[in-house]
Amino acid sequence: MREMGMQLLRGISKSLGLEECYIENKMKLESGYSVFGPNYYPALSQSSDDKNQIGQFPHRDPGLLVLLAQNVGGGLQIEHQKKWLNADFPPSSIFVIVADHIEILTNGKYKSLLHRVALNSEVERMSLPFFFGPSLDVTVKPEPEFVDDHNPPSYRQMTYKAYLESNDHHVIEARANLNQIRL
Ligand SMILES: O=C(O)CCC(=O)C(=O)O
Ligand SMILES: [Fe+2]
Repeated sequence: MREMGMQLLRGISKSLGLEECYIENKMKLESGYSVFGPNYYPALSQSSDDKNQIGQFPHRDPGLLVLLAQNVGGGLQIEHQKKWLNADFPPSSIFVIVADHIEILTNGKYKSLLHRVALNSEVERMSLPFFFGPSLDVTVKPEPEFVDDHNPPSYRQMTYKAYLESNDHHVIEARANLNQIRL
């Protein structure tokens, strides 16, 4: 998973006209903080009669990329042009989500993907996201390559650790909110 994330970040660096190792160097990925955060969603028929049940409310994920595997297809929805689209990817594949810290470091050039999970399946579903993030001590901010007179910084700087801890109970978790640091 780590190697896949690293290759994708090299591609993203190149797509921005930067050297291949740009993101991995800035984010100190040799000591990057990455975690698996497994999810279990019951089948609709087992839970209640409500046909619009939510597995996860709309959110964005912290970190650079999330590499998502699942045991059955159906459930993940992504926002595109103000509409919710089903992300129907087969269990044999990995779905890649661009996360908050790519948006912060590129000053909004890449956008963190808004997504949610619906319980729309007849069968239970498990998903396994791999949250691929910077080193905890890295201060992530819009980098100079993405800031100029027409594009002032859109986000406050913060260490990745502080970002993950910015919740009610001040412990590291993957539920931080990009809106808290928008300028
Ligand atoms: O279960 C899914 O398809 C997505 C999970 C997710 O968005 C998350 O755990 O942050
Ligand atoms: Fe997520």
